[in-house]
Amino acid sequence: MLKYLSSFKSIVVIGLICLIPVVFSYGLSLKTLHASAWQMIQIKGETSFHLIQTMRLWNAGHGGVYALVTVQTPVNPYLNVPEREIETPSGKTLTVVNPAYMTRQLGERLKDTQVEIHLTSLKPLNPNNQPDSWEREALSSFEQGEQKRMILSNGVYRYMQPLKVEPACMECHQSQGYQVGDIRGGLSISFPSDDINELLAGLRAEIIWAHQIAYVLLLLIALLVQVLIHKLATKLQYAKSRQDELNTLASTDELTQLANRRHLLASFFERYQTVETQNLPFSVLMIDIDYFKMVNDRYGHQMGDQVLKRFANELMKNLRDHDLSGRYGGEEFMVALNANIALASTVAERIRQAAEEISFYAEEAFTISVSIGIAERRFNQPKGPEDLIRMSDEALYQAKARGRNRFCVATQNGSVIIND
Ligand SMILES: Nc1nc2c(ncn2[C@@H]2O[C@H](COP(=O)(O)OP(=O)(O)OP(=O)(O)O)[C@@H](O)[C@H]2O)c(=O)[nH]1
Repeated sequence: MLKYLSSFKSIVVIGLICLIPVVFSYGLSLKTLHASAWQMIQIKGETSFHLIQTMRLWNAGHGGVYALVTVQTPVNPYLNVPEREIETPSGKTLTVVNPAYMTRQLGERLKDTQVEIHLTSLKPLNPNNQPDSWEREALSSFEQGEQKRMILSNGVYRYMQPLKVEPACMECHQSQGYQVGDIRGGLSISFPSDDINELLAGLRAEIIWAHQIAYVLLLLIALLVQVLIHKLATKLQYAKSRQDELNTLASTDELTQLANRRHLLASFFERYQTVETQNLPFSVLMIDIDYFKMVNDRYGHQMGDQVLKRFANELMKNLRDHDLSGRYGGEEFMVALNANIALASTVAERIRQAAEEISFYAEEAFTISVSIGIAERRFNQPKGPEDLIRMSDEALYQAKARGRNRFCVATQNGSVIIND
């Protein structure tokens, strides 16, 4: 499998790409976890507050309740109500426990459970009910309309809500000018963060674990996809190169490696359309190796093949990339140029000279020559591409007839201009 993964670098890149969604999801999960934790704290605080507040209202609804005066429940010196203490017929002293006193007592009891409740106010009657700095700030904001406050401080979650005057409170506090709905203070509840932190740590560990597994799975899938893509790309590349090979084979002459007749003519007809539309000069050079049969007869067919190959090679050297060329048949070659008669004649002469300069050796040294016929579209005004080829072929015939190793140009009336 590894051979399909192009490089170590690509594996690293895939690894990093897979990391992006996993890290994103991990961050999102942690954010949701912390939001849920704060919601839990809020529910815990709200529930506790609601329970205490219900007890306080029960107490207020009874106008306070009497309890036996003991060391734990002394007479409340800050409570100024008639019959604050009463004697039972058996001689026991009872004292009024109002909601505030009851809340303080509940707070004392809860201390063992590490939960603390603190009744406080910005103007407390009892100096023990002074707010700390966080409570003071919360109380001030309650007066501005805030409904609750939470904080995690020194390993303790704190929750606070304002205490509003309820109709049940009015029986005792009407004389003090209290109004229903007034904020007279607040109740802060503190509970240790350990249990929630423990729960969070457990959930966090599970999230990490799940994301590690997700990352490994994602990485494996991505690597598998990469392998499949690589395999597919290799197959496509192979198919394409095979197709290119077949196209080249289908369009190339095996011996000379020039375009074969079919491909040459197809390109020629296409180019003819373009030059005709744009009315550009366009010349055809029909080239034939002179006395080629003699080469075959004297030096053998293989030598003949060598001659064709080397001439084709020289021909290519004397043409530009844009020029069309190919093997028209046997020892005949065709060239098409975007050139007028003058330029086409220069090229023909260059080719003629180049052919002359090739030296061959069989049993003896020998050279070859070529004859060339030229026809030009604007000059000869053919009826079409086939007609232009016919005209160049006729000029070639004339070049042969006039002694070979020369080029002839077709004229409009069919006769030829000869370069002597
Ligand atoms: N070696 C070899 N010979 C070929 C090939 N194709 C055609 N020929 C030969 O080329 C020769 C062409 O001879 P001719 O048509 O008589 O022309 P020529 O001998 O060149 O005479 P002119 O054209 O009149 O100068 C024939 O003998 C063909 O067999 C080829 O691919 N290889």
